[in-house]
Parts: sequence; C-alpha cells; structure tokens
Amino acid sequence: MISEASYLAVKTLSAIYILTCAVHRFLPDPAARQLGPLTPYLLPWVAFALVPVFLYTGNKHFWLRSNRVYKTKPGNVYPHRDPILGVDWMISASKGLKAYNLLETWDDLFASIGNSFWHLAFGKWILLTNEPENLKVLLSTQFESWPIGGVRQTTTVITLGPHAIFSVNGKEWQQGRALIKPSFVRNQVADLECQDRHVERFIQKIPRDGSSVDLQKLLYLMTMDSATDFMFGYSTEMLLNPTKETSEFTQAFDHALYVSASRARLGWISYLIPDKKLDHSVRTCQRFIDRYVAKASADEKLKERPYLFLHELLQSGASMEHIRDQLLAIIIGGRDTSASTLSALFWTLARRPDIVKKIQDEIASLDGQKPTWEDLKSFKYVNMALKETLRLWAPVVTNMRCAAKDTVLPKGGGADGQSPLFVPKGTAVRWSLHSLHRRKDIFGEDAHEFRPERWETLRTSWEYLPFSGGPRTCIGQQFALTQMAYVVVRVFQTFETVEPKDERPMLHTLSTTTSLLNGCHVSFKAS
Ligand code: HEM
Repeated sequence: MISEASYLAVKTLSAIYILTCAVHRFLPDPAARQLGPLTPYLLPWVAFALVPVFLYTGNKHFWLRSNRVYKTKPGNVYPHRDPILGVDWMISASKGLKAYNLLETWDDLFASIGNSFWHLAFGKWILLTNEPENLKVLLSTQFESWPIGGVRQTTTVITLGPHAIFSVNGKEWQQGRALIKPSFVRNQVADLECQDRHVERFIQKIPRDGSSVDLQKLLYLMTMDSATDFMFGYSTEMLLNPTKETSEFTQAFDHALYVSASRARLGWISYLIPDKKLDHSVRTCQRFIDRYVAKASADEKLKERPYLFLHELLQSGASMEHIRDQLLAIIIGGRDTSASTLSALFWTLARRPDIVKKIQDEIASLDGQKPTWEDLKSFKYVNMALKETLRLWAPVVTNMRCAAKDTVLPKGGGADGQSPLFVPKGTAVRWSLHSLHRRKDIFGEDAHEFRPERWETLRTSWEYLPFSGGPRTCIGQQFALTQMAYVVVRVFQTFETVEPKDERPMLHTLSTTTSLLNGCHVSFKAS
C-alpha cells in the first residue's frame, strides 16, 4: 500500500517540475529563464506528462489525509468501466430511465455494492446512500451543513423559479416556510368543506355503468383544484371546467418537471444542452400563473378567509416573479404527490379485493354519513393502507443534498459500509426511498409486498421518510393524509367494487415526483 507521505512527495515534486517548466518557458526575459545546470532537464513534454500524475497523486493524498484527519474509512465505489468521467454510469442511467426500471437498477446496486457507494457523473463524484443514519444527519442533526444544491437546485430553479421554497436555503427558505405554515394549522386542515367540494366532483366524474376510467387523470385535476382552493382561496376548477388553457398548463408543467428531473439524474452536463421545448413549457406555466394571480386577486371573496397564503404574499409586497415561484411550488407539492399516491393505491386496490373489504368493514360504522376529521383519524386500516402505499410508492422517491463543507457521514466507510465516511465540500449525496423502503433488514422478508397490516406493530423513524424529515419536513403532510383518507372513504361509500381494466404491469415515470406511466385504468360498481 502506497503511503500518504509518498503521494504527497510525488504530488509536490511533479508540481515543482511543472511550475518550473512553466516559469522557464513563459518568462519574457531570456536571461531570467536560465536556471543554471537544471535548464537542459526542463522538457515541456515531461511537464505535460506529469499533469495527470500530479492530479492523480494529489487526489490520492487528499483522500488519505482526510480519512486520517476525520478518522473515516474509504467507501465502496461503483465498478466503473470509465473511471475518469463515469460515462458508463450515465449510459446505464439513461437506459434505466427509458426502460422505466432505474429505481430497480439502483436497488440491485445497493444489494451488490452496499448501502452506500460512490459513482461518477461526468467527472463528479456522487454518493448514493440508503442508510437511515446518514439521512438523519443530512436532514436533521447537521441540517445546516447539507443545503439544497447542485443539480437538485438547478432542476427546481429552472422549473419552479429561483425563489420557490424548494429552491432556496437559509433566510429566504425560513421566511418562505413561515409564510406558508399558518395555512396548515390544525383548524384549517381539519375543515373538510374544501376537501368535500372537490372530492364530490371527482366522484361524480367516475362512470357508474362499470366502464373504464383513468383515475390518475381525474386525481391530478382534483388535487390541483383542491390545493389551489385551500392555499390561494381560488380553485383552478380543472375538474369542473377543463379549458384549453388549463390543459396547456398541465402539459407544459408536466413536461418541464419531467425533463428537468431527468437531466438532474443524468448529471450537470445535460444542463448545457439547450432545450427549446423546455423553455417554452416554462414560459407557458409562468403565463398561466400570472393570469391566475390576476383573476384570484380581483376576487373579493379572497379577503373573507382567515389566513390565505396568496393574500399574505400579495400583501407582503413580493414581486410577481416571487409570487409565481411560490405558487408553482405549492402546485407541485399539493397536486402531484397526493395524486400519485392515490393512483398507486387505487391501482393496487383494483387487484386486492381483500383489502377493499377490510376498508369497507372499517368505514361501515359511518352508516353512509360523510366522515369528520376525527373519523378519518380513527380509521386505523385506511391509514395503514395509505402508509403502506407511501412506503412502496413514495412520490418524492429520490432526493439529494449538497455538502456545504468538508464533513463526515456516520455510515458508508469501509468494505462493510459500517464506518464513518468522509464527504468533501460540494459533494452531492442522493438517496432513493424505493430502495430504503424495501430494505428486508428493516421491513422484513416480505418488504416487496403490499401488506398494510405490517404497520400494526412496525415502528420506524429515519427508515421511513415519504414526507422527508427534520426542519424541511413536508409542510402539507396532515393536509395530504386527510385528503387522501377522505377520498378513500368517500369512494368506498359510493362504490362496492373496483376492478382493473389494464393488464400491463405497474410502471412509474420518474419526474420530480413519480406517476403511473400507463395511468390507473379501473372500473367501479356502485353500491
Ligand atoms: C402524499 C403527499 C405528499 C408527500 C409524499 C410529500 C412529500 C414531501 C417531501 C418528501 C418533501 C421534502 C422535499 C425536500 O426537502 O427536498 C416535501 C416538502 C414540502 N411539501 Fe410535501 N408532500 C405531500 C403533500 C404535500 C401537500 C398536499 C402540500 C401542500 C398543499 C405540500 C407542500 C410541501 C411544501 C411547501 C414543502 C417544502 C417544505 C420546505 O422546504 O420547508 N406537500 N413534501
């Protein structure tokens, strides 16, 4: 094993040689260039050949020194065929995205390499980790050292804008969160009037004659309507009144989110490739939001509500650009996540009448009455089914943070990955809930199965993170859980059975959040 001192010596000597050669070659005064007997040995081609030696030994020395100073061990590395740029990783990621099995590919890599490993993305090292202890450090105990950055930030800035809560850190993030938070106080979330309005419209759209419907499409419209109603006091009414303008916005928003998330997964270099369609989609979304704000702010009813996020934003004197960014963030937070979870749940229920029966038995106590907030909280099985859906198909399935300084993660070092791991400043760390939530050592041998009953006894903390954790934990969690439970209860009060109308397997599109590639084609029979 070559020692730290040897790497330091070779690095220093090659640096001295390269610098001396440069000085000798580029000094304007020929007399000053003469370095006595050394001059004949200063050969430019040797200096060029020493550049990679300097870079290699410098890197080796940096890692050996850091591991000594921070008392860490080197982590496992993806077996690259291209160990300089990691183009092989990018090709395999591209193939995974195209075949809709990227997350499964990562599951296999975690199983074969270890729960944390390094890989290259166009010359930059990225750490993939699956360790609850690391996520606790990233999201909570060392929150300040792990801001949103790198390609994760670039993605949100392109699609949602530079001021969106998902794009910012520090003071700007604190102010943004403080402005949103009062919307989610208990009495506002527990007020089911808003939910009821949109859920009933959604149920009305489901055919009663047993014909097939793509529930996912309806769910995205419903969650958009209810999130905008709840947060801004002015519903987009996409379910009731789908217009050309709203469908243009939906398509543009989905396209922008998908393209920028794919680019983030492929690496920083993909952002250098211009994409006119992406730019056009972003502009379409901006125009839609600007028109929406103009209409909403002219609505007198807005002023009657006790706390309205949009009202507060307008009152605060924020610029139009700032308001637009916050609104787009709330739309992605409130629309895509809940719609994605409910689509995966109904897809599954259509194939699991046993679970539907248990839900129906539980909600029978309502005797057809609409549930209250307290009823929803008391339905243990409905909530376990939602929890299980969020375990297997968490909509924010991958995420990342960037090290703000040289730092250490508790796990990932050494061949067994159990020792602390050094992470240099600027490094991106990414995780996949698809893999973490399927770890057999945490969730049992049946971790791949949909079994809500596991939550009767299972207690988790940093092993289960559909809503993330720490200071940036999802602010809409209670709103989402209430809404989703309300949908499930009202659907099964209205319909007796749900059946699949699509033979294809469940595949997910990986955008900023996940959605079902082929939709959720099912049919219902009324009670
Ligand atoms: C099933 C439903 C939901 C899931 C799984 C979910 C998941 C998440 C996750 C994982 C984060 C952390 C993102 C990060 O730090 O990078 C987050 C943040 C956030 N979510 Fe949700 N979310 C859901 C519903 C909602 C709803 C309904 C709203 C609002 C109407 C909402 C608003 C937000 C906001 C504003 C943040 C940013 C918090 C911050 O950065 O301080 N979410 N959500």
